[in-house]
Amino acid sequence: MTRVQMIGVGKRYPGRGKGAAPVIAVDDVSIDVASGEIHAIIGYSGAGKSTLLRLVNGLEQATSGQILVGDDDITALPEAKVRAARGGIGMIFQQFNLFHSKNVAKNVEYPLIIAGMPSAERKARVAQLLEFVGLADKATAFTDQLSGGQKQRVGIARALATNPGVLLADEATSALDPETSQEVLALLQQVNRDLGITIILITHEMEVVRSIAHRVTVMDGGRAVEQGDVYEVFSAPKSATTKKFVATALPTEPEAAHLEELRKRHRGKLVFMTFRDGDVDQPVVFRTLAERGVGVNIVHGGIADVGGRSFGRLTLELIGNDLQVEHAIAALAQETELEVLA
Ligand SMILES: Nc1ncnc2c1ncn2[C@@H]1O[C@H](COP(=O)(O)OP(=O)(O)OP(=O)(O)O)[C@@H](O)[C@H]1O
Repeated sequence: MTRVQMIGVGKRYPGRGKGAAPVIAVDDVSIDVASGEIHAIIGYSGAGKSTLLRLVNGLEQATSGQILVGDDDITALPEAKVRAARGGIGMIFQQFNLFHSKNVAKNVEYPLIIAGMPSAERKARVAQLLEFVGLADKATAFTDQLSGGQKQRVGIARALATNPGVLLADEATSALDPETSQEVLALLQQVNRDLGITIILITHEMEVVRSIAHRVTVMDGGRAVEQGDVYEVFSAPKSATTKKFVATALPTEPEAAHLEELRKRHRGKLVFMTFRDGDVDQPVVFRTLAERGVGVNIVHGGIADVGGRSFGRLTLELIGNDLQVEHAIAALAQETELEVLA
């Protein structure tokens, strides 16, 4: 169990070319990752995610701020000690970074050889790791005989070999199809739950964050623009970047052009509602409508799982006479936030 604290971390690269301004890749980022947490860092290309991850595992030096991995201050340790500290940090990559000339078992064994583990112990540990990731029958296969998902499983087994307290995942599922991605994410969840390993994952995919992260940091232009519990952040996004991510994976309010289309097909009054877990009670909403003799059509939106809780955005068509509909809207407004779509 390892806590990772990034405190006011910055990374500036010298500008490329004569007189070029320096590039501020990471700008005053603070993230406190609790031990045992899955923390996602999401952002578009160039947001500074990979740089931040390289600072955490000490592959690059921060230009400001402090990074603590457990008790190790990565930003203050001399190089030799950083290398030792890296033994407690596992890492997996988008392109898997396996040795093509070694078979699966040898790939997983490699970090154990570096760590100086005796041969018999190594063999037992490799067998145990391959069992854990579901590849016991692939020990002697070469990596080019494996599917993408299997390759990432080997990557995970190798990253876990030295019993790290924290696992860094750099776009670990971005090269995989959606179904395989979900399998690998489920394995990461198992790593977190069964082994108590803290996971920091960087991604540009909402799907990844939505399905396994506990907390999230949204990065843009090197800065952390929004942060918190996954459900809280995505059910009420504040920054423009977070709103854009939400729109890629969660139900939304219909856009103006779509709304016009909906109006042509639906003559009743259109209202928009957000359902947050534990906030608005769906049965109450539908009962309120039924009691007032108002019929309802769900015309847009839906319910999604975010961090294991449900979140919905629904556009409803209310059908009834004007007075009934008006009374129903007034009653609903007592219960929840509701917007009549003009
Ligand atoms: N070694 C370097 N020298 C100069 N600039 C760099 C270097 N590494 C990264 N940068 C710049 O820092 C910024 C952040 O890059 P970074 O790769 O961390 O972003 P990212 O969010 O991980 O994006 P991607 O997913 O595309 O890798 C970019 O503007 C990039 O061009």
